[in-house]
Amino acid sequence: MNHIGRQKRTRIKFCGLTRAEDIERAVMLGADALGFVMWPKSARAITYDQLVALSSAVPAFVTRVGLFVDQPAELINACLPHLDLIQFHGNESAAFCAQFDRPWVKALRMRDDIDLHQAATQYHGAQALLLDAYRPGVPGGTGEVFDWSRIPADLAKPVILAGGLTAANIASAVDQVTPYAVDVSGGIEGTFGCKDAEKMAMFANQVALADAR
Ligand SMILES: O=C(O)c1ccccc1N[C@@H]1O[C@H](COP(=O)(O)O)[C@@H](O)[C@H]1O
Repeated sequence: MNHIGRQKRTRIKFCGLTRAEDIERAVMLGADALGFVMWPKSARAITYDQLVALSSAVPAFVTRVGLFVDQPAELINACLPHLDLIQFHGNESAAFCAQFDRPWVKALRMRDDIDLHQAATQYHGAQALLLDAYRPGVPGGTGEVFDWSRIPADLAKPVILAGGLTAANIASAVDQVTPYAVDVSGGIEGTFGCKDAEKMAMFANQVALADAR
């Protein structure tokens, strides 16, 4: 607790929402952002029509995030009325990301040779850098953890930590990295695309416990 009586609060994004009931539960648990996977090759992908329906179930002050992987600008623009923020999870250039009328975050996969300081400069227009595990040929959502000690403490951009987060490891992750936000998909699922109410609750509780330390 600091001198103005407030504790730090790590923002939570739940990603890969496909069902209205999961959205309702996530909002009840205090999720700050909800992610909709618009990349059709994902097992968690939703269609445009599903996005329209699901995004309308998200109340005010909860951020609706659209996740895209190297997809056409026309498709992204068509989705914008139903989104508050864009998550670029492919090899998009900074200029590509910046062309849309929405704030955006850039996902980076933690390949051995990645230079995060250089990436922070390259993507200076991003609201944050989302750091995810690297597996060749898979853009994300692998459920794999990377070595959090590789994240520099003095990165010029806020960090959204992702990759294999679960209720079992999230408190250590928050303690070690003190990210701006955490992003989880597989770690709160029962089956692909269907979130598990208990796992969502345990994850949110563990973040709150770590924040209170
Ligand atoms: O969830 C997906 O299917 C997905 C597909 C393509 C790119 C990213 C994807 N998900 C994002 O990956 C990270 C980590 O997910 P996980 O918690 O390890 O399952 C997260 O940002 C998801 O939004």
